[in-house]
Amino acid sequence: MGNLPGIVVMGASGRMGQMLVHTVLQSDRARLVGCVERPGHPWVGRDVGEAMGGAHIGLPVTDDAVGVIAQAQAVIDFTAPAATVATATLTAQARAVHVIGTTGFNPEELQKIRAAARHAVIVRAGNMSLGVNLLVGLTRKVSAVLGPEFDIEIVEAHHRHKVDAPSGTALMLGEAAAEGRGVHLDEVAERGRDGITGARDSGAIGFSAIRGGDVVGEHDVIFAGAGERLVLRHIATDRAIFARGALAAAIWGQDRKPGEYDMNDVLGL
Ligand SMILES: NC(=O)C1=CN([C@@H]2O[C@H](COP(=O)(O)OP(=O)(O)OC[C@H]3O[C@@H](n4cnc5c(N)ncnc54)[C@H](O)[C@@H]3O)[C@@H](O)[C@H]2O)C=CC1
Ligand SMILES: O=C(O)C1=N[C@H](C(=O)O)C[C@H](O)C1
Repeated sequence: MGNLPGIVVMGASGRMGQMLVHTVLQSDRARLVGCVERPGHPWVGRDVGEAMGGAHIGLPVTDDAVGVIAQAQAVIDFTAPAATVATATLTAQARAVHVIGTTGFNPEELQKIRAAARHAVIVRAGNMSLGVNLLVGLTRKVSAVLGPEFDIEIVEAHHRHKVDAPSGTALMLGEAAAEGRGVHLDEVAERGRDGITGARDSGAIGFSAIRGGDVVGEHDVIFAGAGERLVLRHIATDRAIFARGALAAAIWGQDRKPGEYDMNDVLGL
């Protein structure tokens, strides 16, 4: 038991945090050594099992990230961009694997994560599920085969609490579509259409975001041509798919060389 990698879950009270706590507790390949919440959060100081509405497990939620990360082999982090950037510095100092599921980073934040990856293993992906990572490869392939006479549109739907758009997954799919065409996404992305937008640019990759209710996560990549339309779709119905992927990444990352990896590396895609 002592040889199993010790995992810290950041943002333990969150939608993903709670799913991660369950997933690590149920695993026979890892042990839960810490649960972190932001200072002032009502869960801080409470037993995590009880806070989640279950039995006492003897592990209090803490806001002392430094203290618990020092005892961990991996940190799984589905929180918010600023929090994740701060955690990247701590995991780099502790030489722990940092699995980052957080989305919505700006370029400066991504640069800081890249810098931290010089000292520790970071696995970062906007979507940790097997299905979406397969879909990314399919999107790249279809985009490479179909010419610019097929318009690419990415439509995503998420629950009402999601704060970033387009989703991290939509951006992964957009990047794959752009790679397939040999262009940079930044140069062709069309986001947030409203009003008299003018006709669609040939070669554009469009994004639309739907927010509502409790949708876990749905993504369509539409290739719309004259007289036919191809739609690649992933529907997530259970957040467990993301948590399983994240735990697999934490275990995979043990004893790897420092660097920034993604789920293609973990899944061998
Ligand atoms: N890559 C993937 O497969 C997936 C990524 N996500 C991403 O994960 C992130 C979180 O999503 P949800 O769980 O739905 O959000 P949430 O809002 O339910 O949970 C976030 C948690 O992080 C905590 N937090 C914020 N700052 C913190 C800090 N400094 N230290 C410790 N905890 C802190 C919050 O208190 C909250 O409990 C989002 O960016 C979302 O897009 C979500 C699902 C799958
Ligand atoms: O916030 C979410 O919930 C999700 N976020 C990720 C994203 O931004 O793509 C992954 C998944 O779709 C759920």
